[in-house]
Parts: sequence; C-alpha cells; structure tokens
Amino acid sequence: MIRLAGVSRTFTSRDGDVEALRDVALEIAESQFVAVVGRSGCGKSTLLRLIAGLLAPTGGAVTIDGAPVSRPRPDVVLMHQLPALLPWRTALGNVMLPVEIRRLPRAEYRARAADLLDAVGLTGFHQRHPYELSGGMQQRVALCRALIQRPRVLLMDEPFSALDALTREELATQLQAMHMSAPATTVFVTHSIPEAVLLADRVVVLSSRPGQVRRVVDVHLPRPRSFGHNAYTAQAAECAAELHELL
Ligand SMILES: Nc1ncnc2c1ncn2[C@@H]1O[C@H](COP(=O)(O)OP(=O)(O)OP(=O)(O)O)[C@@H](O)[C@H]1O
Repeated sequence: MIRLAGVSRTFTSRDGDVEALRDVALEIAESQFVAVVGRSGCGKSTLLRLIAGLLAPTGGAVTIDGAPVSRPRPDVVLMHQLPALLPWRTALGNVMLPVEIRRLPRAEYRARAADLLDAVGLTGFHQRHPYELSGGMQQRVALCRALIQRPRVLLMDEPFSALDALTREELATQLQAMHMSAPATTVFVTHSIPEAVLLADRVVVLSSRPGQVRRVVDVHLPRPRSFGHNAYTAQAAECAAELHELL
C-alpha cells in the first residue's frame, strides 16, 4: 500500500547540506503496523513527513496505492509528540475538529467521538477543557482526534514520549486494542524498543544519519501483547535484544 522506492531527502541550509535520508526502500502492506526506530537525527520524522506529503523527496518516490504522494491526503493523518489541542474547545470539541473542517455529518461523528473518548478511558471528561486534563489525558484526546475520520494511514511521531512511563504503557496498550479492532496502516516512530515490540508487525531500524534501512525485524508475537510477564516474555525479550544490538 505505502511504497518508498529509493527515497532520499537532503536539506539545504546556509551552513551547507544535511543529508537526512538516503536511498530508503520500504513497502508497507494495508493494515500493517510498522515501528521505526533509530538514533536521534537519523531522519525518522523526515520519513513520516515524506509519507504525509508535507515534504517532497529529493530522490526516489513515495506512493500510496500506486499514486505518488505530492500533498497531504485526507485519509492520511499525522499525530505528533504534543497534543496541540485548541484550549477553548472541550475534549469532545477537539475530537470533532477534523469533522467540522471537512464538513462531515456531525451527528454521526459525534457518537463516534464519544465512543472513542470512552475507549481511551475518558468517560466523564468529554466536556472538560484541555487545562482541566493531565498531559496523558490530552494525548488521549489527540489520539481520538487522529482516529475520528477512520484514516487509512496513521503516522505517529513519538506520540507517547512526553508522558510518564506508566501512562505511556497504558496508551500503547489502548492503541494496540484500537488497532486490533479497526486496523489503520500505521507507521509509528519511537525511541522505545519495548513499545515497538508491543505494537509492531515489523520494526524498521534506521542507521545513523543519513538514515538508511539497516534491518527490518519481524515481530511474530500473538496479540494482544502485554508489557507484563506472560507466556511470550522470553520471545519478546529476544526480539528487543536484537533491536538493541542493531541500534
Ligand atoms: N527543515 C529542515 N531543514 C534543515 N534540516 C532539517 C530539516 N528537517 C530536518 N532536518 C535535519 O535532518 C536530520 C533528520 O531530522 P529528523 O527530525 O527527521 O530526525 P529524527 O530521527 O526524527 O530525530 P529525533 O529522533 O531527534 O526526533 C537532522 O539532522 C535535522 O537537523
């Protein structure tokens, strides 16, 4: 579904050129969950922005269903590290924002927005404003806002990295449940190897800058997976160790 063929991206600045990505080849199938890991500055965010159509490659091509990506598409949603909610809107109002911008039927999506907020544990908080919510709650709202339009492609740029460890695990587990019930094709950038092993079908390991695909590691663990001790703890640890070594 998503295909990167020989994708390179160099940034030109006054201080010289920065080669962020070099010759990246990657194919991501429909509904697949792909995590991307790599050292700081190796081009992970650049990769997401190329798929989102926010940036053009300087070499190679990005296609979705065979069509070159040249601008943002309504069925591709990018979620960031910080929630960036509108402070004057309630949680529900923030989730409904993309619906209103795209003039979709409000009544139908309002029910969906409420269901999504309930699914991430925000029952009773629909009418609260961002200042009344913790950082983790705000990021849950941002996740619902990203999912409200049922995107075909969900791009996540370290979405949980600003949260405390426990909230982070909780949100990753909720994301897993949501992906299992309605899988969008997902590209998830993270610095957390356990998070990648919990969530991904495949983990793409990028080399240091310029980012190149160093290895793609398949994660063959049954879902639902968990962070805690379980029957697959040893296999998960083995997979995490392999990723550690590659990094
Ligand atoms: N718009 C830009 N102009 C110039 N250089 C840029 C631009 N965007 C990114 N870069 C450079 O490209 C390289 C890759 O940046 P990118 O943000 O993709 O890395 P990253 O892997 O997401 O990093 P981190 O893990 O620290 O978030 C960096 O050296 C960065 O300085």
